[in-house]
Amino acid sequence: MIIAVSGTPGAGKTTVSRILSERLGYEYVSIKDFALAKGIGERVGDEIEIDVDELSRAIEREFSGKNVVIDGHLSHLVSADVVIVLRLHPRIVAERLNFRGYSRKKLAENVEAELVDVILVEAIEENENVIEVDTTGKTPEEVVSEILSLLEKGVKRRVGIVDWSHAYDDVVQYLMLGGD
Ligand SMILES: Nc1ncnc2c1ncn2[C@@H]1O[C@H](COP(=O)(O)OP(=O)(O)OP(=O)(O)O)[C@@H](O)[C@H]1O
Repeated sequence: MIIAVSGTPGAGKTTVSRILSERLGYEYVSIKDFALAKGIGERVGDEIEIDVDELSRAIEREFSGKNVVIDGHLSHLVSADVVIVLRLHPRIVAERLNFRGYSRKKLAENVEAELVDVILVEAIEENENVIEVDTTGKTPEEVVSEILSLLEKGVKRRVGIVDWSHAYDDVVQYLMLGGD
């Protein structure tokens, strides 16, 4: 089974994917490292541009029929048996990315994306089986236990569990709202 773990930067994808893969005995795959190893990603400045169709084909070739947890904010765009979308209150996204030293623009883009569900919407457009998990106030172990419990119960789709519209006032200071 291919489990993709996606979410806004800072939501905890890598932390959760590593624990999840250990608990399940699945291989852990960083989508960025995989893409670069296959010559799919191209470094443009400090960003990596990845052809998603090529990446999706390579993932299918390499992992079809295998048990893997694929970690990365593009993983919801490749075909997976289930996509886990990690959600995190936008204010905490801002705090984590601020701590990492993200530029004001990059921070605003990502806080905005979390606020309006960008990854979730993209995941639903690409995959039928999408499970959203709110990680706010939970330890990574608690998040993994929640994922495992949902998978064990056979839940294939659980979306629409968070609404960050009430968080707008909390994060408006970080937003650029289309300006520079
Ligand atoms: N549930 C959690 N509770 C508290 N801190 C967490 C939690 N999950 C992750 N963190 C911390 O938040 C930071 C970001 O986590 P992580 O690198 O796993 O996020 P990510 O979504 O993979 O980010 P990126 O997309 O940039 O790779 C790390 O410092 C990590 O230790």
